[in-house]
Amino acid sequence: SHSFAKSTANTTRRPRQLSVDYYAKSCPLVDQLVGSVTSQQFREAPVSGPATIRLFFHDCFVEGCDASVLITTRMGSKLTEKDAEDNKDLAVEAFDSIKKAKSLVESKCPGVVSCADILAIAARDFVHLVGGPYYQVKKGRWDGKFSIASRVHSNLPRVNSTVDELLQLFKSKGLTLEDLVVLSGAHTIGFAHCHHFLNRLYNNKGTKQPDPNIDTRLLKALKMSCPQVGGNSDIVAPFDVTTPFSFDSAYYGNLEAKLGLLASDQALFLDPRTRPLVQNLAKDKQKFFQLFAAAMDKMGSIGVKRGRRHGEKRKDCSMHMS
Ligand code: HEM
Ligand SMILES: [Ca+2]
Ligand SMILES: [Ca+2]
Repeated sequence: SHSFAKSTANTTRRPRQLSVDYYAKSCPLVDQLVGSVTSQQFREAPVSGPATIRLFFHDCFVEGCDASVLITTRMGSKLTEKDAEDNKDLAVEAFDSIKKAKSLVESKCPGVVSCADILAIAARDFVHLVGGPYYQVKKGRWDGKFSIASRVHSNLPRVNSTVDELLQLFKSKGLTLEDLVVLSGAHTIGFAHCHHFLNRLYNNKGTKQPDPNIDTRLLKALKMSCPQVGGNSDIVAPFDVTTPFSFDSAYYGNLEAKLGLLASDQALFLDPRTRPLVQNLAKDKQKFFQLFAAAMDKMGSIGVKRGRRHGEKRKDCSMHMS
């Protein structure tokens, strides 16, 4: 019957189980250990917050949440994910945070906690440190044995992806339309380099005109920071022009006012399928926080590996074992 078919599909596709108390016996203080590093790192280098949240997203979307994004290319070997074009802007502070957390955890519980779990915990800590929700992180991920630069591009969204393409990509990861809108809310903090939105300012879709869906004052300001040619490639603009350093629902209100930075942000308001949710989240921060916590949990269980057949437990997060 229909319901039978549905339930078997569910059992075969159920992600390997993670649990909040996975390290209860082997490393009961893992959350506190990571927490002491993330809070110090946040005081010393606040950019670690947005950078680590983005690092977690880029890990989970490519080969699942398995710390594949942390592997560095060895001399004479093929490029790893970290060196793929789409990962060039991942800030070094994010990698530093994980490295420091891993070394503290290794000193107390050697060989026990995966880099993938440390990244998931650190991302949660930073969401909370920047003013977002606190939620329990389920653990039990193993680290991946592969990290291949050429696997990155097709598994990440592009700044000019259509809503259809975004929905399709998210669906391929087991995520819904709601997850797409809610997780994009991470852009309530952080910054983007000019090249990601330059076309919107000067030559939208080959028209030689700016994107009509940018507020004129924002357009003017962005053009000042980001000249069409010869600009400084280090210049960045805030995703959320109102509160770039705090985790709130201003991102969604901005979209209603044509203040989105990337085409993919603004598209969530322009598309009639996603607009109602944008409007709801704009006026309900509690709802945003609740849905964001749930969506991070869901994203954190993409492609999870368990056991030696498919995974490893690294000592140094940047190097495979053996
Ligand atoms: C939906 C499609 C998405 C696209 C096209 C996209 C694209 C981008 C781009 C181009 C940047 C700027 C990088 C730079 O110039 O340094 C960025 C930054 C960022 N992204 Fe996304 N992103 C998406 C979804 C997400 C999701 C789902 C998350 C996390 C849940 C996320 C978290 C972040 C954060 C926190 C930053 C700021 C990083 C920083 O300031 O260091 N993004 N994103
Ligand atoms: Ca990965
Ligand atoms: Ca904000």
